[in-house]
Amino acid sequence: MGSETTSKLPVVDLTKENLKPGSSSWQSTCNEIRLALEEYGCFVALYDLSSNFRKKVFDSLEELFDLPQETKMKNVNPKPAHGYMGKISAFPLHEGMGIEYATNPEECEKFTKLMWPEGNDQFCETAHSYANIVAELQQLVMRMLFESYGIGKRYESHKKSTTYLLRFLKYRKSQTDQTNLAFKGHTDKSLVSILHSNHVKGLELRTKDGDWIHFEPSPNSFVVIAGDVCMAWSNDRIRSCYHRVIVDGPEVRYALGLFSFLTGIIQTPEELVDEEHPLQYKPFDHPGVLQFYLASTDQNKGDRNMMKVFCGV
Ligand SMILES: O=C(O)CCC(=O)C(=O)O
Ligand SMILES: [Fe+2]
Repeated sequence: MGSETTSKLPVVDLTKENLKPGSSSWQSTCNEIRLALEEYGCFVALYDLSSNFRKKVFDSLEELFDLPQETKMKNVNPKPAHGYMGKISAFPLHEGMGIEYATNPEECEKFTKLMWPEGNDQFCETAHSYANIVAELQQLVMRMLFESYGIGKRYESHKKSTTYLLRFLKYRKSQTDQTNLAFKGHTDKSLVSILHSNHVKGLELRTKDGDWIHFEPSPNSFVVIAGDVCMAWSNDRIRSCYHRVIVDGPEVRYALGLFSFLTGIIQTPEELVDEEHPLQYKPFDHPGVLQFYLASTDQNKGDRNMMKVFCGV
């Protein structure tokens, strides 16, 4: 395995006011996104989030995780890494909860009611707004990626089949002064994932060469990560990015992940298949990927290209 590196993640500025579809800066940003995903499987997107709203988001996270354990455990979802995760003996520092279909206001209401039967409008509104703001970022990224591949006309139907899982993540400060693996290395089973955290460092992303890049959080930075489904959809042009979380400081790390999924049959667009890139994957569906992952008893299932086994040609 490679060592630490001083290399940095590619940064793509998506705050630009002049990011008008069709303009020259639009076109060059589309290409930046494609190149970053092809080379790293991830990039840092700069995206506007007001400091007021950001404060509300992280205050809400703290309030949520301060609830009693038995309340948090009511967040049940049979899909892998969708519901409450906590007190896992191998990773005692990590705790996570999720709202499936979080861009839908009723789903945020359902979750809020489960956590606070007496109601918590502020939490509900904040979670729902956050999911929608970051879903818009995901849609911008995917639209630009489609355009960069010359398949912009396919984007609208792709967008219609996208759903979002919002996860709230907490990493307790480590008990010793040794480094602590808080979230084991893995690739996501999503289409793409968008991560955002408070100021506490911890997320590390592995390059093609096996070096680990440490992400430096900032208020307007979002890490966009290609998942296994993006890799298969793109016919291996984009590699899913292997990442992990290590916390070794005295502070609590709070983060949010917006994970996108696709409904229906997923097929590599024919435009992405040619002599240089022969078809690598048969058509598949996203729930099937999750079920296959869940059913696998392979100890290292997170470490290998599961998509090849699941639906490789
Ligand atoms: O906490 C993070 O930044 C990453 C979490 C993660 O990789 C995941 O939930 O899949
Ligand atoms: Fe992940």
